[in-house]
Amino acid sequence: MSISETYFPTEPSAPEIKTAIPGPVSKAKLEELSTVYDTKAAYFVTDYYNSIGNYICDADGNKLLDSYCQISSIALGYNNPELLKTAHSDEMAVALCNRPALACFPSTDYYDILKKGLLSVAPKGLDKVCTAHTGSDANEMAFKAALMFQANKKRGNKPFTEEELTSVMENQLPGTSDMVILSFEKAFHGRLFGSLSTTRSKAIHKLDIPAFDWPKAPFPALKYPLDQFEAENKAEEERCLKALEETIKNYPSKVAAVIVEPVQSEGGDNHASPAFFQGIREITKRLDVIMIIDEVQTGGGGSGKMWLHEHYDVVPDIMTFSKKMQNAGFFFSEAGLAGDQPFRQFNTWCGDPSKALIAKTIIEQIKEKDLLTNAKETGDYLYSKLEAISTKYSGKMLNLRGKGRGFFIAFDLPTTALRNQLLAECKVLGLNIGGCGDMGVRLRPALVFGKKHVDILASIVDEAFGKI
Ligand SMILES: O=C(O)CCC(=O)C(=O)O
Ligand SMILES: NCCCC(=O)O
Repeated sequence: MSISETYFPTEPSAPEIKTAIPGPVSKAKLEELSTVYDTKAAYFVTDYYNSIGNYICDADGNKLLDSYCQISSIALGYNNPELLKTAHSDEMAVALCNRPALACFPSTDYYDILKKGLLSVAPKGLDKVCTAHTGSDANEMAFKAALMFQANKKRGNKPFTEEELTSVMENQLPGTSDMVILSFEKAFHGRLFGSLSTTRSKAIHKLDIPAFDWPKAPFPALKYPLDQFEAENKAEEERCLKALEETIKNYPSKVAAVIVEPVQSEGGDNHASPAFFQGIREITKRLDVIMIIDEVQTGGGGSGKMWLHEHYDVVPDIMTFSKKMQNAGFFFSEAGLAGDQPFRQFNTWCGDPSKALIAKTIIEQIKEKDLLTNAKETGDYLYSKLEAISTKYSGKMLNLRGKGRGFFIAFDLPTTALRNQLLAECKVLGLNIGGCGDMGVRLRPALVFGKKHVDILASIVDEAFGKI
């Protein structure tokens, strides 16, 4: 029996499309909702009661195979029975009805929940965790951790001066900081005030919002197929690493941390080689800069490893997570990254035990059902199917990438208009699929996606290319 059959005996065997998408019920509900809630980004209204496994069901009863999964956030498929069991447990009821201010009043079972859950999959070298609320929040907490750590080091771990204590209340130096966080071109690290300054994927995310004047470095633009452009790609990565090093060295103030996604996702599914990430690690170590790896989108097993950077043999100082884990936060190495005093890295909730319980169940299921192997093997199969389609539509399906990276597969179309047309055609044929960057199509199925789902996806993508 396949993994999806074990979990979801009633999962549809194929997409079922009865109406246009959005259909009449979706449209009516969107109109109603739009009177009180912004619906401008809505594709359709979802019936989460009837969505099951790898199929998302809309308000009109259309059932689409889902390879987008709430922007890469559904790990175990819709209405997974093991998650429902956790949802109905006594532990969950207590966690939900008594939401704690965790840093002040941690619960009797929080250590166990973290130990058996998130910490059991902590990446190599990072054995402590700080829990947060969203990916942006996790990244901003990681920035604060790095900034406070570097500032403490600079003042020799001495107490704050009177001048620091007074100037900070006026938002002035030296109590505030002129240290900076460096990110890469086309990066996406979130939309809050600090994280947005490190996000560089699309102008629309950033317009009208005050920003920190923080530095950036170029991210490699690799050419595909990789085996035909080895020398060019190596030179491109070296160019980017050189620019990174020069920026850190020449920037007028101290670069406290560099943040990087192991695959730039929202910015276009831009991949780089292990050597590039090893190069960042070498430079940041040598120049005393904290390295933060943002696994918000890439983490949680979709790459065939729990964390995508494990493909690169790199140990950062901090790694952030959210999305598929359903619980956000960051893992870290140095105890000093937790802050030197209480109430510095702090908010009322500091996480949420109900989310930590869900993360624990997701992790237990990943282990029990060996879902990393499924992502690796099914991902390889998916890549081979798409490779055949890219040969058939060689002028239209470009830059197929993500070989050996499980489900983290993407390709481009020649224009944004054609890309959008392809996404729309796929929906009409029963496949929910996502775009990224200007011309990219990204695949982000759940970890329970199997070969039979790949066959359906490939035949829909093939047919959709035939129509555009
Ligand atoms: O656009 C957003 O805020 C969420 C995005 C995200 O992580 C993505 O689209 O990859
Ligand atoms: N970053 C936006 C993701 C939403 C979408 O394009 O589907």
